[in-house]
Amino acid sequence: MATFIASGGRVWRKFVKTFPLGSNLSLKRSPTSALANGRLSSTSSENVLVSKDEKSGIATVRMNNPPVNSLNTALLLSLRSCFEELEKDKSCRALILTSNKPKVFCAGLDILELYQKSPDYVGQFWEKVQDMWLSLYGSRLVTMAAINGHSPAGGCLLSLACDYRIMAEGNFVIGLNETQLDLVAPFWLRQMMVDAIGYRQAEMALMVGALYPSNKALQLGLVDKLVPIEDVQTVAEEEVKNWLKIPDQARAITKMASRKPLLDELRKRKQEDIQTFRDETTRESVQLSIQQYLDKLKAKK
Ligand SMILES: CCCCC/C=C/C(=O)SCCNC(=O)CCNC(=O)[C@H](O)C(C)(C)COP(=O)(O)OP(=O)(O)OC[C@H]1O[C@@H](n2cnc3c(N)ncnc32)[C@H](O)[C@@H]1OP(=O)(O)O
Repeated sequence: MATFIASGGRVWRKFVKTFPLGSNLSLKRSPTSALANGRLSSTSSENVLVSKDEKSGIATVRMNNPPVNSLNTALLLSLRSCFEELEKDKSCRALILTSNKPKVFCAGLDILELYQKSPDYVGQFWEKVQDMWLSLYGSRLVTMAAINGHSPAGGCLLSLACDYRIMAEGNFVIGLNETQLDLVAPFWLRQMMVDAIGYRQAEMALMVGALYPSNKALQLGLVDKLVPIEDVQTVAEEEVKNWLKIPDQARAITKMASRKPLLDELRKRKQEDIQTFRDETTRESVQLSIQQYLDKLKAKK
């Protein structure tokens, strides 16, 4: 496996052992960032690009699933595997989650994974969503969402699972619009929304499936900071460095103390949650709503 070491703008390739990210591994030079001033190791699967600054222990995970980073089975598996590998890597202290394609952070679940599929398929798909969430929400690392574009539904889920959210200013939206597709957000997703913006605002937002422009999202507390899109990554790196001034152990134990109840609740009710999702999503009326939503997306052009 190769590592890229960047120094003074030059990049050398050398072969060392790094973590595997699934079988479909291809290596690409990592995008330039402030981290390139340190020792930068980089590896990637096709749909997730990972680079890690060895000096600071900060990893950047870039979703790379064109055209809109929709969360299909392959991306969910790669993200989970990547989060788990970084979790195991003792030298890793923080993770920045972003999109390799600015303007869309993540378009949410891949709607095609929910359309005209068997109940078993849908149930297995939902378990992959649950497992990916468990690994990110329950991470010991500092997790920072660098939201460099739209972040509806599952994109908002990813962002909420992180410790801090930095979003691009401008005409980008974030929120939980599930009801617009005739879908019902599960208890653990609803709870993260309540924890971020408070009960009343979350209740309203969830009922009407609201998508907020980034300035309204900041006002509600759905995101923590707004910056120009070209600065999202740099500001995320600066913010992470501030968080890393706090001793890891105390920070991680405190984080786990507040997240354990929700993590445990999902672990306990995993099968029930899968069954609810499977039964709801495969209902005929919901399938019709999904079809209409897909048609609307296509008709946009
Ligand atoms: C039951 C509880 C579940 C709770 C958890 C979460 C649920 C979900 O996540 S459901 C998914 C909800 N997602 C959305 O509503 C977003 C839909 N997409 C958009 O609004 C836009 O695509 C955009 C704002 C994210 C980006 O806009 P733009 O850059 O203009 O790109 P296009 O709309 O032209 O899309 C390009 C291409 O991608 C297809 N597509 C978009 N989103 C999805 C998706 N989520 N799943 C599958 N496919 C998607 C879109 O149809 C276009 O396809 P083509 O026409 O074939 O090019």
